[in-house]
Amino acid sequence: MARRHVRVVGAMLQNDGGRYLITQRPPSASLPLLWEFPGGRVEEGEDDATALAREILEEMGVAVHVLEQAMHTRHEYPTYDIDFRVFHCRMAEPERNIRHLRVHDHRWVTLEEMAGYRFPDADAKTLAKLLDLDS
Ligand SMILES: Nc1nc2c([nH]c(=O)n2[C@H]2C[C@H](O)[C@@H](COP(=O)(O)OP(=O)(O)OP(=O)(O)O)O2)c(=O)[nH]1
Repeated sequence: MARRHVRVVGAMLQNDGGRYLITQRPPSASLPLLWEFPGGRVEEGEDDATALAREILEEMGVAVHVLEQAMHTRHEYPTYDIDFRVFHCRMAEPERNIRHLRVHDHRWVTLEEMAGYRFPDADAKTLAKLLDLDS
């Protein structure tokens, strides 16, 4: 059978204090309880920015502004490949409006703190780029 190719978009969402939003995958999802950049799969016929704003609204009930692309990377998981694009984003409403609709938890973290969380393997390059931006 052909390998599955999944197109995924994620947010590098920075607040006014310079912290980044990371979210924890639900215990019942694939890659359970890992931390990630909020986002998800792009649906058929959908553009990246629309998909990212939709995913964040579905997951946390908040609107974001999707800005420029920060990163494009591919990763092979054992049973599927992901094509992962990360976009800079800003909140379009107050942080206190965030709800855990389809995320287990969320945190606003500094880059130093981010290193202490477990992310999926596909995120290694994005994390490296963030740390590089900081240096
Ligand atoms: N949103 C997001 N997804 C990521 C990141 N890193 C990474 O490998 N992924 C993977 C996990 C999933 O396989 C896919 C995101 O799709 P999704 O969040 O809609 O996943 P899903 O629960 O529908 O996936 P699945 O259980 O059906 O496999 O991309 C990341 O930083 N953010």
